[in-house]
Amino acid sequence: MDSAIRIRDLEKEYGEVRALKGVDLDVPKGSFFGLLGPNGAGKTTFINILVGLVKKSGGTAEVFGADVEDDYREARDRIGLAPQEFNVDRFFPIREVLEHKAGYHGIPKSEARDRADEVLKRVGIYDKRDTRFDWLSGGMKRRFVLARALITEPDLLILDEPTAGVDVQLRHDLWDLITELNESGTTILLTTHYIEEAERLCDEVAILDSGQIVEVASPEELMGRGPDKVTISLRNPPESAPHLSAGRDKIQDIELDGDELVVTAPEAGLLAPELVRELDRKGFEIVHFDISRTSLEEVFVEMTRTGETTGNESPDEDDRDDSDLAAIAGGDGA
Ligand SMILES: Nc1ncnc2c1ncn2[C@@H]1O[C@H](COP(=O)(O)OP(=O)(O)OP(=O)(O)O)[C@@H](O)[C@H]1O
Repeated sequence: MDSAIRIRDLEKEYGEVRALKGVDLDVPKGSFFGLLGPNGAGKTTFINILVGLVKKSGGTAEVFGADVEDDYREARDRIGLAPQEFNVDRFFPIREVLEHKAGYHGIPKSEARDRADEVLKRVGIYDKRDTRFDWLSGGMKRRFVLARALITEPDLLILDEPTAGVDVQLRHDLWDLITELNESGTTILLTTHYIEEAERLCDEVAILDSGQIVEVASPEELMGRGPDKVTISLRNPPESAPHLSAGRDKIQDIELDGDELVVTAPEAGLLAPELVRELDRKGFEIVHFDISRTSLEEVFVEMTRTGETTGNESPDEDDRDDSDLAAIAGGDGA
């Protein structure tokens, strides 16, 4: 497989905290890949290692075959990062910020202006080109960090919580935009706490918990593993859930909630006709009927339930490289 990201035995320790504990991962070229995990799982650390903001403690990390430390420049030039936290030079008009960043990546001045205009149009804030970052609304700031990630026409776009705190309209705009980018060949690595976002967009997800990958699969595959629910509304509900012999071995739970009978079972859709026939035989009148699949969110919660992670919230100490956020603000990084 051709990998955009190839990770082997990746380790990161921050003093006593083992943020990554021997991670192996391949992100295929051209894929839309989700990195999911509860707070403190190690997602940002993982991303920061890829973009050179954090030094790994062990293992290897390559982006399109370039080692993120030994071939830093090459790796970095192929990545566009839209980070979770805004780290933008606040005092310059945003078009200039983009031009500086283009310059940092070796794009000639004559071309930098055109590119800046193009990405500002693409994310829908061209009319704000002469405004400084501070004066943009929260949603415009999100659009801007995406524009900044796109200025180098990256082959790998890393989006760390791209839709955190944005309204529904913008979320949909951003989804459309990143889907288009993916369709035109850009590999996308997305971290998000909106599991629905990953379910909708990603063709594969990795679940990271307490610094370890616990699963890599497509959202479809993961959802297929959870049980489904059949909800049957009855006109004449009984006092308590009736005993059902249909699919007895498969049914995990039967619950009566008002006039709704909820049956939980794997592949419950296959069981549904039998359930309906049996209820009919027993004299129940069925008014409404619905089958719902387990959501990715339910599977995710189940998989990470025991992972109390490291118990850390925000880090106190900062263990970043010298070329960290300050450098990014000046043109490097993101
Ligand atoms: N600079 C740092 N110094 C010390 N510990 C850190 C540092 N950065 C992260 N950690 C710790 O490493 C672990 C992983 O943190 P990380 O920020 O990578 O997780 P995350 O999955 O991105 O979390 P979230 O979803 O909350 O953003 C946590 O225990 C965190 O406290």
